[in-house]
Amino acid sequence: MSVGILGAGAWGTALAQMVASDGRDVLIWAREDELVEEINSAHTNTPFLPSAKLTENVTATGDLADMAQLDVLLVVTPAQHMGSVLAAMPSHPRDLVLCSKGIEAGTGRLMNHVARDAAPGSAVAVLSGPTFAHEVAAGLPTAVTLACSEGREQWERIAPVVARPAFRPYYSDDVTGAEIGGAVKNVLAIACGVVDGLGLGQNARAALIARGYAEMLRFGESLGARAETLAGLCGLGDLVLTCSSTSSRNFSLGKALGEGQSAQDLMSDRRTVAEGAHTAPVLVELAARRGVAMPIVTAVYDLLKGDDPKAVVEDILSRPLKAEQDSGA
Ligand SMILES: NC(=O)C1=CN([C@@H]2O[C@H](COP(=O)(O)OP(=O)(O)OC[C@H]3O[C@@H](n4cnc5c(N)ncnc54)[C@H](O)[C@@H]3O)[C@@H](O)[C@H]2O)C=CC1
Ligand SMILES: O=C(CO)COP(=O)(O)O
Repeated sequence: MSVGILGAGAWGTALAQMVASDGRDVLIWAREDELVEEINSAHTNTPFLPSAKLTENVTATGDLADMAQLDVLLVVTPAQHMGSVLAAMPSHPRDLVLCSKGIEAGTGRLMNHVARDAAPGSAVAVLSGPTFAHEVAAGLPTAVTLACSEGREQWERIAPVVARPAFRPYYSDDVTGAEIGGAVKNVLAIACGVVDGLGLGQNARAALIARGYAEMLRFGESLGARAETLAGLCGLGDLVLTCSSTSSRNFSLGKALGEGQSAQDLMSDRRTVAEGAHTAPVLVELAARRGVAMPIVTAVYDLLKGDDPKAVVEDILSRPLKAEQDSGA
């Protein structure tokens, strides 16, 4: 099975290194010509994953036509660019494994819908879980959900492509659940960063993780995701990881907001992606349309619009008391 990676950011590069660790050749598509050159000559990716030294069986191309001929393509562009990059390919591999975490602004489409629309002949799977890129590139033990829209038969084809001694995929057929977990936790990680930046303490952070998880469940279930999926690696697992560490770009963005930096300054000139900032507005819109209460996600949206963090926290804390399992705001 020939394997390629679409996108040479931190995550695409780490996945390339992980897949190549059994000696197979991996082709990675980079958008930047100078990065294609750097990967092929120095076997490094200094802009996006400076800690990694790639093996020589990872090679790069800037030509999307080279990716069309492969058997399996791991799609790792930022969520907002997945549709345009897939649409620019002349044709598509049989299997697309979606590794980006987000919801498309404007259309409200989940990534699996974006991919199915752009590549109707391909089988789509979602790989998601608690996976900081630098740890995967370093070969540290990691486990993920691999949700296959075409069930066990597809799993038999693609699990061997990504399973390694230190990288353990778990089977699921709940593609929607696998996607919702990753998209929503990015927004919640911004909220946890804000709590950290404001110095509100670890009790508040734990409360936010638990109440944020309740929002993830409500929203996911409204779209047909299964609760058990969201309780797994791609939901709760990833939520705990990203809400606990400044290794998360989303958490770090929130922390800087909590410390008083302006959202506009933080978002302008960013080279790396903090997906939660792009997901928050579209998530607020989708939740409102479905009548799902998401007060924490809405608070993050307000902060990103420029509202004062202390005032936003005051609003959240002054809501009426209610039963813990009550699904309203
Ligand atoms: N970094 C990580 O630890 C993990 C990231 N992810 C997800 O992987 C996806 C990619 O993130 P990273 O690899 O971390 O990115 P990154 O932040 O390291 O790099 C930014 C990427 O965006 C690309 N880019 C910028 N403008 C673009 C455009 N107009 N069209 C296409 N591509 C463009 C750049 O070429 C670069 O590959 C995101 O959805 C992220 O949530 C998922 C798991 C772990
Ligand atoms: O998704 C991730 C870990 O699972 C990476 O999180 P950040 O995008 O916040 O860095």
